[in-house]
Amino acid sequence: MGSAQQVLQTLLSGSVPNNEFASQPSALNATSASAAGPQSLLTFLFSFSSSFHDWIKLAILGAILEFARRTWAAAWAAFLASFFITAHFDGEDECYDWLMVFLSKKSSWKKANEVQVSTRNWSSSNRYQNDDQDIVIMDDPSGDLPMKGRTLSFLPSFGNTTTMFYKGRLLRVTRDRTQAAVGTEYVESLTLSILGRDQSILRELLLEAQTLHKSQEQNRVAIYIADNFSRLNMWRRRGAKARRPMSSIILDHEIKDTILEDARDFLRSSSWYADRGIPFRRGYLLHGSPGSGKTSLIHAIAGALNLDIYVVSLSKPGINDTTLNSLLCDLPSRSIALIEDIDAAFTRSINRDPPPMAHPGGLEHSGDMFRGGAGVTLSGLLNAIDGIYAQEGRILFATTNRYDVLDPALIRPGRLDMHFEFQPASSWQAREIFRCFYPASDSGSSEKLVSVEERDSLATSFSALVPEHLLSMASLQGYLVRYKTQPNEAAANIAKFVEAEKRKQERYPIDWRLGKDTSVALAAPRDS
Ligand SMILES: Nc1ncnc2c1ncn2[C@@H]1O[C@H](COP(=O)(O)OP(=O)(O)OP(=O)(O)O)[C@@H](O)[C@H]1O
Repeated sequence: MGSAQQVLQTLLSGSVPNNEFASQPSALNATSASAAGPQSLLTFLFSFSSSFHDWIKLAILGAILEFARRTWAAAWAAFLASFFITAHFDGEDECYDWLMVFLSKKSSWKKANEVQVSTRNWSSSNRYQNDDQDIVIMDDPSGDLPMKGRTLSFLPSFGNTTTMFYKGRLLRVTRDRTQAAVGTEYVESLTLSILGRDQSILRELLLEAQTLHKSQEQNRVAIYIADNFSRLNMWRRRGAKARRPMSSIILDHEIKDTILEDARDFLRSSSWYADRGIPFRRGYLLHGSPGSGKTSLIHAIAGALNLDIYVVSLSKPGINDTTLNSLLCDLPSRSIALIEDIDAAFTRSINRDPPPMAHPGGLEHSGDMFRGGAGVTLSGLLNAIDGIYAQEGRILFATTNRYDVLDPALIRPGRLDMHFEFQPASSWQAREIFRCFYPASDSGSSEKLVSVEERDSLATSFSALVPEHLLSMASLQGYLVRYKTQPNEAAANIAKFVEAEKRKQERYPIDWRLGKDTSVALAAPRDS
């Protein structure tokens, strides 16, 4: 010990034993020091040979132990692997969600020493944000921890391996979480090892998990959004919405039935398209006034056709030609792709029309149109929609409030085959939304507010006071929500509401045919 201290002191003081060199010129010093250095170090080492040998022995012993540990771990893993079928599941993959639902139903967690307790609903709501509206209560395995509106799920905790049984087979479950390469999010993964050599047991388990997940997803439409941040260019499930009945969309039957039937027919016609060499894709453009039911109709159609919706916003930072293309290529074949506000892509680069430089303040005013931000070009968007790699079998919906600014190449048949205009509420729509809000006492509804005759006569007087195509359906809905249980008051006060809305529109003129602000002509109006 004493000798080790000596060595340390000598090294720290930086002195070289031979002090004679100190008085020599510096060049000589350097040469001599370099020659003397290794020699003096060896002298030191051998002068304390017994402790040096001890250190060497310790180091070798440590290395042997570490080697033995690793070899044992590898051998054990290989041994286990030879008896188990092991499957890995990526947290971003859909089947991860199936398995989490499946595992949350297992009673084994009651006995586990370490579990993750979660109020998150794995079956239908999104994983990163709870949405009360979408919650389907899951079984509480403990049976004694009721939560207000939610129940607790017991799940595998991160970094642990839990053993349980599946159909009499030993099942080892390991759940892990690692920091994503990009961003600050964590990437989850699950590893299942089942005792046995036959893969059919794994398939059975997956099928059971999928069926369970599906049973909880019934009557729901799954929504995926483009996630170009955490793991590049992928669709991320954001949740599932209850299906919206088509009858709840109050629209001209010509619009809603035409789209629904056309889409249904399209899904049945893959061989027809193949025989004629036509790309098996269909696109619909819904344009017109804000709050007129474009998005709601798409949700209702997705529910009616049992399709999921994949939403991409072209104005989202990080979306460019490449990301858009790979996202649209990565769509499942029977799905709805929704490009909301497709006009948002009209940056300077994408619009063929020159920006309205001459207009005083024009560029400023229409800044969201011409200022950069979205990295999608027109050719990139056209390619993504119907390029050589574009996904077949998908239905594309695009919505916009600014039909007039869309490039003709974008909206030509083959890309967006059918165009539908949505207008502010007609009197007929006003009447129908009133009838929807107040189910009559003899309609079988539990809310017994008014009789059919009363309700219908109130609806007629209500709609008579709503001018044609002045108010949006969204604003009428907002008004009626204020009188949820008061149909008489709703009918009595509508005139005041209409007047207030008229005044608002006079003060802030909005013409959705031309854009948000009528003082700026964004492009030459197209005949619609
Ligand atoms: N035709 C309609 N029938 C029933 N409800 C409607 C209708 N139009 C709008 N609504 C209601 O108004 C709200 C907004 O509708 P939605 O988001 O579908 O409008 P939008 O046309 O997509 O609007 P935006 O162009 O601003 O995105 C929803 O809550 C919806 O229930």
